[in-house]
Amino acid sequence: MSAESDLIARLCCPGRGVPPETLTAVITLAVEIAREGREGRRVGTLFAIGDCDAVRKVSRPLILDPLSEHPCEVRHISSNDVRETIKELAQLDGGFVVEEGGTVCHAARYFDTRSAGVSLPLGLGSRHMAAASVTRETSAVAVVVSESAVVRMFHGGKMVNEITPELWLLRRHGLLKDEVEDHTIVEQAGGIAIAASSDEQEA
Ligand SMILES: Nc1ncnc2c1ncn2[C@@H]1O[C@H](COP(=O)(O)OP(=O)(O)OP(=O)(O)O)[C@@H](O)[C@H]1O
Repeated sequence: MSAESDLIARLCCPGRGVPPETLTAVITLAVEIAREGREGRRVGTLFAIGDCDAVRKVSRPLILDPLSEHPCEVRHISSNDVRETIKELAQLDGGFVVEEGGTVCHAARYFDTRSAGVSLPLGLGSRHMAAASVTRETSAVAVVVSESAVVRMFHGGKMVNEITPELWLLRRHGLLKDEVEDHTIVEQAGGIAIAASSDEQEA
């Protein structure tokens, strides 16, 4: 198992609420946004996945929500129409709230940010601080697309992974052997504070 699939398995272990399929779908979309941008511009955004009721309490809409009035069945992240819509909406300020099952609930959402108790590498800005904060205040996992085309994952108020989009895609297409590790991923995975104990994983 690669360090990255190992991390996803640990973040998604029973009791944490975010199935690996949903997290993988969000990361894949995040990687596409990081690589493609939109209309010739780099685009950054933020996804908060899981624990939606709690996430709603620590966030607010920045505009009338373009997703909320649509039925759940047409808002699933596996739909190409939804993925293209998200790529378009990612140009707006704010981020997305994604329910555990993969339904995208809200777009253009501002996340209340508290710096107390979060751990963030120096040099990252307010989008990353918001991701760290929402994962400290709730049990959501956050995925950030940086305008610098890096994808970062947060949980428990900490950054837990940094994904280089090209390496992620090579792995997904089987063009990179698992033993060829992304060093950042290995370092971050080794240091994550939320790693489940083997007891928890077996539960
Ligand atoms: N609390 C927040 N909730 C949701 N979105 C936010 C929040 N704070 C900032 N953002 C979004 O992040 C954008 C970029 O902010 P900033 O440059 O400070 O973040 P950053 O972490 O450096 O991200 P990037 O690496 O993409 O530049 C803002 O224009 C806004 O759209």
